[in-house]
Parts: sequence; C-alpha cells; structure tokens
Amino acid sequence: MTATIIDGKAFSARVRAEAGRKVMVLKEQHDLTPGLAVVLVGEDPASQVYVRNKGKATVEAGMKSEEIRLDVTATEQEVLDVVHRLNADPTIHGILVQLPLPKQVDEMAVLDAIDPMKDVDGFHVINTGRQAVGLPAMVPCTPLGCLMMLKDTLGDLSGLNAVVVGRSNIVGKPMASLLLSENCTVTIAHSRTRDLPAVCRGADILVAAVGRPEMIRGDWVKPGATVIDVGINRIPKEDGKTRLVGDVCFDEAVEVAGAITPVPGGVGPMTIACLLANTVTAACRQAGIDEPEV
Ligand SMILES: Nc1nc2c(c(=O)[nH]1)N[C@@H](CN(C=O)c1ccc(C(=O)N[C@@H](CCC(=O)O)C(=O)O)cc1)CN2
Ligand SMILES: [Mg+2]
Repeated sequence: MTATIIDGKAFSARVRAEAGRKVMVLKEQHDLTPGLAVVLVGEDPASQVYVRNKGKATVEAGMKSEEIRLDVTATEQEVLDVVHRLNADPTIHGILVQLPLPKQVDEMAVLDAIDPMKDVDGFHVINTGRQAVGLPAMVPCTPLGCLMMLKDTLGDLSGLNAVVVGRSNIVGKPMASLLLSENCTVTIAHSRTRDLPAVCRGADILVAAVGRPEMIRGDWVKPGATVIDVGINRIPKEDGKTRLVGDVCFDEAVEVAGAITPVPGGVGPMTIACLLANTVTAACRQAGIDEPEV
C-alpha cells in the first residue's frame, strides 16, 4: 500500500487565502493593515528567493511589505539598528530576520533584540518559553505548518508516539514542544541517539529535520505512520544540475507510511503561509482586538 501524499502546496494556499480574508476584515472594520518587515543580510541565493517569495505573498494577502537588505559585510550593530527602528515603527507588526546570518553577526543577539510581540518567526526566548508553558505565543512557522498538516491528517494527536529527528532551535525543539502540547508522547532524536532506526520505528508521527539528504530509510518507518519531512537538500544530478530531496528517502518511505509530505511541495510552502498567519495574529494582538473569524 502506498501512503497518502500530504499536499503542502494546496494546504498552504488555503492558509494564505484565510490570512487574506482576515486582512480584508481588519482593513474594513478596524482600519488596520498588518505590516511585515523582512531583513536580509548578504546575498545567499536561497535566502534571496525565500525573502522575495515572502514579500510577494505578503502583498498578495493585502498586507504592507517592507524588505530591508544589508550588505554581507554589515556589522552586528548595523543589523541591530535596523531591528530597533522596526520595533519602533507602528506600521510594522511582524519582523523577520532571514537566517542564516553572516558569521560576524551573533544570531542570538539579533533575535533577542526583536520585540517579542513582533517576533513572527517565534524565535525569541520569550516566545519559546511562553509556548512551552502554554501561554499565548508566536509559534515558529515551520513547526506550526507541520502541526497543521498533522492535525488535518490525523485529527486528535493525543497519546500518539511522536519522534522528532533533529534538535535545532528553529525546528526540532519547537516541534517537540508543540507535539507535547497536543499530548503526544515525544522523543527528540539526534546525532548521538543510539539505534536511531529502532527509535524511528516506534513513531506514529515521524518528523525529520536533520538536514541530511535521504537519511531516513523506508525500513525505519512504522507501517501506517505519518511522516513529515522538513529537509530541503539540494543534491547534484548526473547532468550537472541539482535536485531537491528531503531528509527522508521518499521512494522507500512512501511504500510503508500511511501519509507523507513530499519535497518539494510539502512543509516548505507551509512555512511562508504560517508567516502570513502569524503576522495577522501579531497585528491583532498589538491592536488589542480579537482575530476575525472568516
Ligand atoms: N528567519 C527565518 N529564516 C529561515 C527560516 C525561517 O522560518 N525563518 N526557514 C528557512 C528558509 N525558509 C524560510 O525562510 C523557507 C524554506 C523553504 C521554503 C519552500 O517553500 N521550499 C520549497 C522548495 C523551494 C526550492 O525550490 O528551493 C518546498 O519545499 O516546496 C520556504 C521557506 C531557513 N531560514
Ligand atoms: Mg552567525
């Protein structure tokens, strides 16, 4: 039996459309236009594409979009100055600093400088802590998108065994915390985990976020499990071009899993859709109004 393919592209279109409808209500009923600022430091080609796509999606949803580009040689202070200016700008409700940053800039210092209310990436420790203890928080976009797809596929997640492979601050750890909030029994596996294939085989929900192309094989997957592949790895093809693969060997896993996200077209598109959703949420919270029901 082959798995159901979870279509992140179609799902993300619905999330984006919903954000757009909410923006329309906010404009009409509250004279509020949510604004998102994205800061790009340097010229990393993939980051340039993501930032361009974020700007386009923001405008398509009817929001204000501001893009700030700094040279690859920018100092930490220059990046902090931009963040401070955006923190003080009342037309900007969401601030995102595209990662990775050049090595002379301390990522933690920059993320820590963003006003937690405007932290639409959900990377500020205040938001990490608030989410962990069950308070309203801004939730990181990629794990939020994964959770939406899981709930759409499985309904109630209570009591399911979830294994998250990877312990990064931007995906693995927040993903595990969100799954715990949904009453899953959660294991975070990583490079030091003993017998990783056996750990994965115990998972009803398997989230792969290690950044290693096709590391998770078909025989690591429990029959019928739901597999969420966060990996985006560009690998060389024989013709000299490249192709995109996930952290899961899709062709093997699709024969075993109950449902699986493809790469591309799975988790990736949900990241940008959730960014729009988070910007709407941030704008409403800053204005002290309930998020519109649409
Ligand atoms: N400040 C942040 N930096 C980064 C984040 C983030 O959430 N916040 N995540 C990633 C990059 N990223 C968004 O920024 C992102 C990655 C991939 C996709 C996407 O749609 N991927 C497509 C394939 C695209 C391709 O062909 O390369 C897919 O999976 O279908 C969207 C956003 C790191 N930095
Ligand atoms: Mg750095």
